[in-house]
Amino acid sequence: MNSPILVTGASQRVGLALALNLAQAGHTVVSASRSKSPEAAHPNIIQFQADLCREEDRQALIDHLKSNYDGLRAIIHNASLWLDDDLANLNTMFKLHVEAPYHLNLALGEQLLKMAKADIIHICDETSSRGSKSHIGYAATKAALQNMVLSFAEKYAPVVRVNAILPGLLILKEGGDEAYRQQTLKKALLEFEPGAQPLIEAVQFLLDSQYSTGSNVVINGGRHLKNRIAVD
Ligand SMILES: NC(=O)C1=CN([C@@H]2O[C@H](COP(=O)(O)OP(=O)(O)OC[C@H]3O[C@@H](n4cnc5c(N)ncnc54)[C@H](OP(=O)(O)O)[C@@H]3O)[C@@H](O)[C@H]2O)C=CC1
Ligand SMILES: Nc1nc2c(c(=O)[nH]1)N=C([C@H](O)[C@@H](O)CO)CN2
Repeated sequence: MNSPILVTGASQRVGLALALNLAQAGHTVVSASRSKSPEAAHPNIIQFQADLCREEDRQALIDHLKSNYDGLRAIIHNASLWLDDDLANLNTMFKLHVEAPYHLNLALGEQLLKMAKADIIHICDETSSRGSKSHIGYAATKAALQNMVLSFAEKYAPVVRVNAILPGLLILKEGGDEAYRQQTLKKALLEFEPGAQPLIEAVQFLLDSQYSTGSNVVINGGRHLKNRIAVD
């Protein structure tokens, strides 16, 4: 059965590393981003250009997947924008973090349900459950993305497992200053910048898992324990 893994937002950084890892493991990967990446040139990766904030682009992706493949092994909703707080940015992040996964999960359910086992993985953020005063809209839309794991896990059980991955720091933005870097590293118990590997490992765990659905996999370096008020 020719059943790819759809990875959204795989033209750079974490998503690109994930797509290459899955392709090198033998999976067919359909990568959906606004831009194509020369670094994603791999025989197992099909790059599909789509702005997932646009309904017509999402529908073209859905039509492509339905007409070219027998089923769908997994959907990994990684596409994201980490935008500052204003109404226009909130609307954009809602479209990308909430509307797009909602639309794709509903429209591609039939492709997933053809499989013996399939997975949907929502890449959220550890701020989904605690908020972020500097990125209110980002955290809120990621919280909605995390909440949808619960609904889709129930809707598509038992064939399709639906889980969230909640990263803390993975890869800092290019061009940040050293002071911000040090400040960010010190927010976790494990004070280093891990790169894409923790997310790749979490995805592999979920793809192999037989008994996880409606759950969260936290990969945050112990950030939730740093600087807490000890009660003992
Ligand atoms: N980096 C980190 O430290 C952390 C990351 N995360 C989460 O992990 C995931 C990966 O992070 P990271 O690699 O840093 O993310 P980036 O912001 O570097 O990349 C996001 C990806 O999403 C794609 N994308 C953005 N807008 C759209 C759109 N409208 N339509 C389709 N694709 C789009 C981009 O491709 P293009 O521009 O070509 O469309 C890009 O490939 C994200 O979900 C992020 O929220 C969570 C916590 C920490
Ligand atoms: N789509 C993105 N989401 C996030 C990014 C990013 O670069 N793109 N970066 C972060 C930060 O690294 C944060 O975890 C630490 O400051 C969060 N989300």
